[in-house]
Amino acid sequence: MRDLFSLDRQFEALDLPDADVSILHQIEMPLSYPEMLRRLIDDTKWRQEQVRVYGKVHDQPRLVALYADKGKTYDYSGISLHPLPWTDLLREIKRRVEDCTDATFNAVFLNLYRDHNDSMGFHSDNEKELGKNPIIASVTFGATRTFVMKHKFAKEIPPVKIPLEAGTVLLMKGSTQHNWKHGINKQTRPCGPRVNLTFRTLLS
Ligand SMILES: O=C(O)CCC(=O)C(=O)O
Ligand SMILES: [Fe+2]
Repeated sequence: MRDLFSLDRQFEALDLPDADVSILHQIEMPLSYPEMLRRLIDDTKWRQEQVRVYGKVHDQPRLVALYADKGKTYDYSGISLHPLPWTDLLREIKRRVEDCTDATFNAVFLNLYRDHNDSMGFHSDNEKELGKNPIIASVTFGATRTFVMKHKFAKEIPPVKIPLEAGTVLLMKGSTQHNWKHGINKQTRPCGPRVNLTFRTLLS
C-alpha cells in the first residue's frame, strides 16, 4: 500500500505551457499556521517602501523585508535592499522548504499583505541577481489570496488563478520567469493579513 503520509508530501505539477510550476499543500512547520503567521508578523522588521508610478511617489501596497546570507544585496524595482541576518524561525522555515524542494536558498523575501487592499503588481522574478532560470519557493501563511499568472506572449492563454492557502508551497523553476508574469490583485472581499515568503538564491 502507498504511504498516504508521503503522498501528501509530493509536489503536484501544474499543467502550464512554457513553465515549471508545482504546488505542495500543508508543509509541516514547527508551530501551527496561525502561530507562524503571528510570529512572522510580530518578529519581522517590516519596511514600507515607496514606488514611483508615472513620476508620482506612492507607498507600496504591502510591507516587505529581506533576510539573506551576509554580503548579499538585492536591487528590486529600483530599490536596493540590504538584507538582515537570518532569524532562527526563518532559518527553520528555510530548512524545511529546502528539504521538500531539494533546492538550496540563500535569501528570503517577505511580503505582508495587511488586508484585502494590499497587492503586488504583475512582474517576473527576473532580476539579474537571480540568474537565468531561478528556482523560487513561495510559502504562505494567513489569508488565502489568489496568485494570478499571465503568459507574457501567448495572449490567447487566459490568466491562471491559483488560490494560495496557509501552508502552501508554490515552486517556480526553469523557464517560468521568462514566459509568465505573476501578481496578487487587491480584492473586494475583506480578509485578514497574509505573509508570503519567497526563498531565492542571490548570485551576487
Ligand atoms: O505574495 C505572493 O504570493 C507573491 C510574491 C511575489 O511574487 C514576490 O515576492 O516576488
Ligand atoms: Fe514574484
